[in-house]
Amino acid sequence: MTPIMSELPYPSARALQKLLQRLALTVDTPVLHQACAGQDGSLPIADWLRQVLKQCGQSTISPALLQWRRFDPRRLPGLVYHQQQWWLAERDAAGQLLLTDDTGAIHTATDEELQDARVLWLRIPPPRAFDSLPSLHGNLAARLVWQALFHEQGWLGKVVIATVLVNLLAVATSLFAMQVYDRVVPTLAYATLTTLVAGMLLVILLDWLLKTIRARIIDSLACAVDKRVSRQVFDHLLHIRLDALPPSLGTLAAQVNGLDAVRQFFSSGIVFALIDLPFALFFITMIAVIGGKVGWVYALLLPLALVLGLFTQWRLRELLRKQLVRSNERQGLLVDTIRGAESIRANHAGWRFAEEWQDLTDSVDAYNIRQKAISTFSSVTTASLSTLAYVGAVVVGVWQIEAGVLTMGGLIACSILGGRVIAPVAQSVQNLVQWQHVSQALKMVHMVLALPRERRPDQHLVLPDQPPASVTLEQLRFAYGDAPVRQLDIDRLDLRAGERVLLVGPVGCGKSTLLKLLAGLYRPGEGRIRLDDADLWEIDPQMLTSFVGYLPQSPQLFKGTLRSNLGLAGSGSDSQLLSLARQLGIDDIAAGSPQGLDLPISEGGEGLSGGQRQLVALGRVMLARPRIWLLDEPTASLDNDSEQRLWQVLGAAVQPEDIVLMATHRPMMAARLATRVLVMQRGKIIQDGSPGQVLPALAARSGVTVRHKESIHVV
Ligand SMILES: Nc1ncnc2c1ncn2[C@@H]1O[C@H](COP(=O)(O)OP(=O)(O)OP(=O)(O)O)[C@@H](O)[C@H]1O
Repeated sequence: MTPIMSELPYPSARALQKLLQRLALTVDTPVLHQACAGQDGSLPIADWLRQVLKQCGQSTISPALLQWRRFDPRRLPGLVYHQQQWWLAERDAAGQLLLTDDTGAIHTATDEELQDARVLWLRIPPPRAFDSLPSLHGNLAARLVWQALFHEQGWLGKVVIATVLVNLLAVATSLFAMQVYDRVVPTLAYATLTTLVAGMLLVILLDWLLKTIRARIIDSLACAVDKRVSRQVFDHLLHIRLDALPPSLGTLAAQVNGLDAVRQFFSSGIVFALIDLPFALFFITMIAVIGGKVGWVYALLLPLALVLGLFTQWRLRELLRKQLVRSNERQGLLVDTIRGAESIRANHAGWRFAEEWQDLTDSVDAYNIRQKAISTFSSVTTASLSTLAYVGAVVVGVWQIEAGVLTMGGLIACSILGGRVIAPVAQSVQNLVQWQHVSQALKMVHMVLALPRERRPDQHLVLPDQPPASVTLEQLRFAYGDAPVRQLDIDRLDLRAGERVLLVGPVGCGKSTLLKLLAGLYRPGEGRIRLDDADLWEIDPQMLTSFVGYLPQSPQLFKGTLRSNLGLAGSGSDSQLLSLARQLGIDDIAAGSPQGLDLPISEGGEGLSGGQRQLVALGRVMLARPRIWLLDEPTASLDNDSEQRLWQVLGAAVQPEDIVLMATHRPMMAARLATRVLVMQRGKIIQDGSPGQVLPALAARSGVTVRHKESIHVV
């Protein structure tokens, strides 16, 4: 192994103390100073710091030294070595990068300035929160929402108090009506009326205030929950094991979009209706107190509405689930159709897609009509029941008046209070429909959250101090999904520092799959991949990406500019970008546009040719300066001149100790760079040797006459 960063001095105890303070880790200051002073000066920085932290009682923290250009800035704070000294690096609330030196002086910096800096970062074991609950029992999405709700402090008490007060104030309105009818109207007591009206004005004002405050609290809660939940779901999406992704990505996107239903649920008035529902019982009690038997009429309404609600829920559940599945499929088809528009038109296959679309739309509509019919039946029935209850209450009220236990004002007060029972009950059917939407959406999001992550959240990850000098594959077996055949079956393969390996073999033999496994994108079903002594899947993904550079066979460009696509991970100063663009010939693309490197790129890289996209993607890998280069058909879309230039540029960019593995169907020019050739067939390595041994034999087997090395073209 080559020590890469041993030339850096150790950070001072003060700088370390500041970092630990920012991370809310408490250590004893004299112990820290003593530990810093007493350590062996020959240790690599990360080892030195590990020893220091151990002496301070923080043995679970793992330090790592990384290059800034491969560092995920969300992991700040950290210590940065820049301009010959250590700084505490952190971001302020506005996202500005702040560097603090030992004296406490604060400077601002940009990512670009720190391109060549090193960052010393402390990995703290993850807390045992949601992430550390790998159990898949229950609905993960619901659990996430629930936890997000209660992560926000103090709202519940305020909402409950506001709700209780709002409902108590509603009683005041009915009492006002009772007093007016019983006392003011018979005697025309205007003084009493004035007092009552003044009281009512106060009540109205209070009611308005409480409702506004309650709505604000719920709105900001909905916002916070949405932010937290969608961030966690998106984060999960970014870390799902790629080999576990479902085949239809459009459907997956639609499943994630189900979060919208959850947000709408919180931001609509349903939450208030739900909060108000228990108060129906309180109002029935009040009616019973004022109107005696009138209370029974409303008490009967509740169980009837409950039965109706349960019936609606039962009928809707399955229907909505099927509807959602079909509508997600429709969304998937839409995405596929737009993405594959060229192929669809070129093959005149539009009719096939149109038919499928129509089928899906028909079934979504059919479910929709049935769902509407059920909910309309329920809401109309509840409305009729409510009117019936009102009529019943008036009739019973008349008997009560006749019996002398109720006054006219009391009856009016009862009917006002009855309205407070009926409104939430009538509303509840609509709410149940909404709730079914939300619960189905949560199930869909749960399916996404249940997909396995590339690393377990509570996994203890290795942070190697130095880039690997070897890659070893042992008993490696891999199959896609439930495929009965293995796409990879390699007993052993060793790649050593300095090797330039060509990977050749027929179409579908497993070259890309092998590169993806080595890049840590797919996880082997059996066996291990080791970088030096560490298992690839035990290494912190950020460290892994700083060691391994991978160029996919079909590189993806994203909406933005040529510059943002080149420096996808934020790596690379302007001068580095320009020099790289010049070397690769990307500057020709920029030169053709007045915007230069700011040339806009549309979604999916539209606006660039296939070869240009490949060059830009290779530029990304070169900017990252990895130790292990995994290149999948880097020249597949290039003409001869561009290919020749690319191999030259690559030859110059690769460091002597780097390991390069290139899959190609055109080994002729790549052979100049290569020191070793691996031939694959049906997932196995069937030949392994120097280019001089393997390529001529391969060319002879495939019926190509070899005159010059350049004429070898393996098919
Ligand atoms: N996402 C996938 N799901 C299922 N099977 C797959 C998937 N990707 C590839 N395969 C199968 O795995 C096998 C190896 O594919 P791979 O892409 O690794 O081949 P390759 O050697 O790179 O081919 P090519 O030279 O065409 O790029 C093929 O049989 C292919 O059908």
